[in-house]
Amino acid sequence: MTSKSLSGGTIAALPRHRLLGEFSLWSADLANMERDLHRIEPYVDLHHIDVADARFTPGFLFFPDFVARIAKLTAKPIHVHLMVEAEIVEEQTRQFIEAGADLVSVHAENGEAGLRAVALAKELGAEAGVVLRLETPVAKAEPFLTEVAFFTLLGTSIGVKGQSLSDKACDRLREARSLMKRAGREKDIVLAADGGIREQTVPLLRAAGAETVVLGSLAFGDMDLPGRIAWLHALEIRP
Ligand SMILES: O=C(CO)[C@@H](O)[C@H](O)COP(=O)(O)O
Repeated sequence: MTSKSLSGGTIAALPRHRLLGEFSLWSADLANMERDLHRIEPYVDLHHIDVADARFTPGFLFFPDFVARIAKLTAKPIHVHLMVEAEIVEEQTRQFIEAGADLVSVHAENGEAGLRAVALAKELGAEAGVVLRLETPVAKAEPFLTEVAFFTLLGTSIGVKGQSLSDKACDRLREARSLMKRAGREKDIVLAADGGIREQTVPLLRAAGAETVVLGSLAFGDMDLPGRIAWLHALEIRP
């Protein structure tokens, strides 16, 4: 596989006329990561790498060396989702960008430290995003919206895979889109849905305004990956 070369404008270069597929490497076969990366490479719009500190989240996930290795094996952009406490979010942002992340998303719940991490990501030549836990009011993301290129809403409890989508998820996406509009950033920010991504939920999330979905078992568990991605790309564009 080719080595990737980093360049700015990663998010602006993503197609906006169809739903994007962001592949969560947590859901790959961890014992066969290189094989899985090779299999998904043609279909990936973004790689999604979860980072969890076992304090902000129930569990512990991934680290900079992992990102550095993945960056050598793919030409596709790497999105790191930092699910960590405020006191380490800036340092973690630096470490993951140095390792090869193109886009780092921090939690709005990190407050001022999260805003400083966003500024740092941009200073270091990467792009920045904001994420909300399912239970956090959507308005909490407002101070980030002038600064970020990506806005992710969790549709399940944080840091646990295999869950069903919350009933609140679609309304929250609609609210997020109105906030983006109010901030004058609707066209500049990609709106993402993470968690509970299933065959029956993707069309609902799409209709509610999601422009990308974080694919876990829906992609890695599908024997017909080209067919699954063709299905994803053919879904109606948001009205
Ligand atoms: O963080 C998450 C879910 O919250 C994703 O990154 C997981 O990878 C999703 O896995 P599935 O539940 O879709 O299998």
